[in-house]
Amino acid sequence: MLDVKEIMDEKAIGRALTRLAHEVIERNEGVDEVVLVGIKTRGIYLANRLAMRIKAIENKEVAVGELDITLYRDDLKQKKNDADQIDSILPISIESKTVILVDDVLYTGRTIRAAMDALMDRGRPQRIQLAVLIDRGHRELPIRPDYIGKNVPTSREEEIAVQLSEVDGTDTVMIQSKS
Ligand SMILES: O=P(O)(O)OC[C@H]1O[C@H](OP(=O)(O)OP(=O)(O)O)[C@H](O)[C@@H]1O
Ligand SMILES: O=c1cc[nH]c(=O)[nH]1
Repeated sequence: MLDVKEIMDEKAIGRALTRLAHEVIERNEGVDEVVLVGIKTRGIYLANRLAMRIKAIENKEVAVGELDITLYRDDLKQKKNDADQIDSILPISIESKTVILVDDVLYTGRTIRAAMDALMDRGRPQRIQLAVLIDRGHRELPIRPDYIGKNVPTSREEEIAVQLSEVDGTDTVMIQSKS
């Protein structure tokens, strides 16, 4: 039987993103050197939402890029051979910038490792930080988020499903357990 429970609704997601926007500004003493890079798919929409909130708080535009890490996955047999094949958009140079990777769920950390690999092929940022809406634990690599919307302790048998209005028509985070 599939057991599904909502753990964040639209308001909770909105509040978490507003807090994350404040944390990004505070930790970086402003956003002059900050570039947000969303990881496909839902990380891109979260990065755009963060940029809108930062604009509302600081009255500063933050550049938002997109990364598709598919060809950098460590479980892909055919390894990357041309960084230009990647469906990624970085609107400005990341050289010497503070790049904040943005994703919906952090689990094993393998997506973020791949994202850092993809990023490094495109320049040398001054630093990379990580913002996630949900940290569900079970890391398999030494990766730790700098900004967390919600910590959700999970078992490996459970799954977190993030839905965002831009792609799914609704804002919700659900935990699904198979029993
Ligand atoms: O920490 P990890 O174990 O790598 O898992 C986290 C990743 O898994 C999901 O992506 P998924 O591959 O399901 O693609 P999607 O975002 O397009 O749904 C999620 O969006 C994260 O990017
Ligand atoms: O539970 C999980 C694990 C990885 N990615 C997700 O979106 N959910």
